[in-house]
Amino acid sequence: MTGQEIGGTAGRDLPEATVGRLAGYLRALTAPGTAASGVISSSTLAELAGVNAALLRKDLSFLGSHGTRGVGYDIAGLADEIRRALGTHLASPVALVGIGHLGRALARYAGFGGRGLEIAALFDASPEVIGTRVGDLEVHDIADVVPVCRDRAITIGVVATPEGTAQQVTDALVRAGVRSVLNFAPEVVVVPPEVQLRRVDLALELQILAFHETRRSSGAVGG
Ligand SMILES: NC(=O)c1ccc[n+]([C@@H]2O[C@H](COP(=O)([O-])OP(=O)(O)OC[C@H]3O[C@@H](n4cnc5c(N)ncnc54)[C@H](O)[C@@H]3O)[C@@H](O)[C@H]2O)c1
Repeated sequence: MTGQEIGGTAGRDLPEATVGRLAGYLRALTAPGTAASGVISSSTLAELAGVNAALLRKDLSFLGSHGTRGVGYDIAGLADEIRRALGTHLASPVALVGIGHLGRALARYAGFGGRGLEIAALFDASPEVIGTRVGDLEVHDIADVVPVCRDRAITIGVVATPEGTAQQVTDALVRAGVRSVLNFAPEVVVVPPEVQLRRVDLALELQILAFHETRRSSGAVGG
């Protein structure tokens, strides 16, 4: 999905890579140690976010935000601008499907609220799980995904069901009006062109790290 343009601010499209980095700047700006300090220089923010300062300035120029020379950026103001650009000033309701080990952990995670996301509905297919509660939310039958998601105006779905089920779960979410899907299942899922799909494959990421680790320990990488 690299290079794709997605909806941005002030009528401008934001490159997807910029959207990802803006989310990183917001996380750095709202971290407890940073948020209280009032202003921040571009070089400090770039360092906190792990990017170079020129790239940070380019990303922030999409917001029309240039800071004050010699002073830097007003932290609260910049955080608000990024939230508006990312649309996270409006809490986006999210449906979570598959309330097992991973789904429960995600449902209990308290950090989504500060990022403009609200887990608004939980779904599972198991009679042992349906009707149970995680925090304030009751787990619904996946068979009810359409009325529940429509009722709560849910447009983002997270799939945390076992391999082999993600396509049918995604199809059901799309029928329910979901336009963005995050899939944790290790399975290729196909969506209509108007639906955004992202995949988190922790095993793949770990395999990549293990590959580099193996090369390093076998001395194949110089320097
Ligand atoms: N647990 C992890 O650390 C982890 C890490 C990386 C990836 N994943 C992936 O995330 C997914 C979930 O993992 P888990 O460990 O939470 O599994 P789990 O077995 O603990 O939970 C899966 C849940 O999905 C429900 N489910 C099954 N089919 C369904 C359907 N058609 N509709 C709705 N719900 C359904 C089950 O009843 C169960 O409650 C898997 O695809 C797994 O590979 C898990």
